Amino acid sequence: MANSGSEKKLKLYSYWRSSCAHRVRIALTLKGLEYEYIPVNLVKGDQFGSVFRFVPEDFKEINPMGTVPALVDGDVVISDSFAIIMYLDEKYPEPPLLPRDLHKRAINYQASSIVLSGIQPHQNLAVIKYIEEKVNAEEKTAWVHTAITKGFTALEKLLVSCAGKYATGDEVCLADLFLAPQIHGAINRFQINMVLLLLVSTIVSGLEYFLRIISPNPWNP
Ligand SMILES: N[C@@H](CCC(=O)N[C@@H](CS)C(=O)NCC(=O)O)C(=O)O
Repeated sequence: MANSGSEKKLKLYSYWRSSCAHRVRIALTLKGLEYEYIPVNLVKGDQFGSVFRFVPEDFKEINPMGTVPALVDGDVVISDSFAIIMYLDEKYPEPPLLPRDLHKRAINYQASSIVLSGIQPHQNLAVIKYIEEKVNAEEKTAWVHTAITKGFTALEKLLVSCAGKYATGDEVCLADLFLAPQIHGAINRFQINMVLLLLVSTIVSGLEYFLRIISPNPWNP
């Protein structure tokens, strides 16, 4: 383990179905880091700090946004998957998550950002619950499908010229950490046919493979 010995163990606040937390779990696994897993049950409301079933303290003290993931490294508390992954990549540089080539690096940032801000917020639990309650279940499904389709149409254009075994070549990079859980969620949670949507089918098969190897059994706590 890259962080064994006298260093304090990292703590990850996570929910099994959270694609945002899943990105961080993949980064931790890739870097060979040991961590304590603290489940925050989003469906039961643990993120609001009112139900302390699993979370020992008020979760809003850890992340006032009330979302997972959150990482605790000694006195350092970070929430937001992108910030956490960048922190881990700088503290534990091997294997690097960003390519040396500046253009490929920018593509990694852009692909991650499409998932981070262009897709996931539209399918977030709080948002889809709101649409279901205020409008109806059909509108919720239509909304999620539209957001995922729009995002992956853009990703397809962005990645078509640089994809290899993985999104930006033959090495696992930052973009893959965002894409793999998003594709997995789109297929398994929202029943979207990604092979039709994502024409770069090598990416789909590469990422599915990658997901199985790197993060076994991601859909169970
Ligand atoms: N930009 C944040 C988004 C975090 C986020 O929205 N997490 C979702 C799970 S993927 C969540 O905790 N949702 C709780 C809720 O909607 O109440 C990140 O990447 O960490």
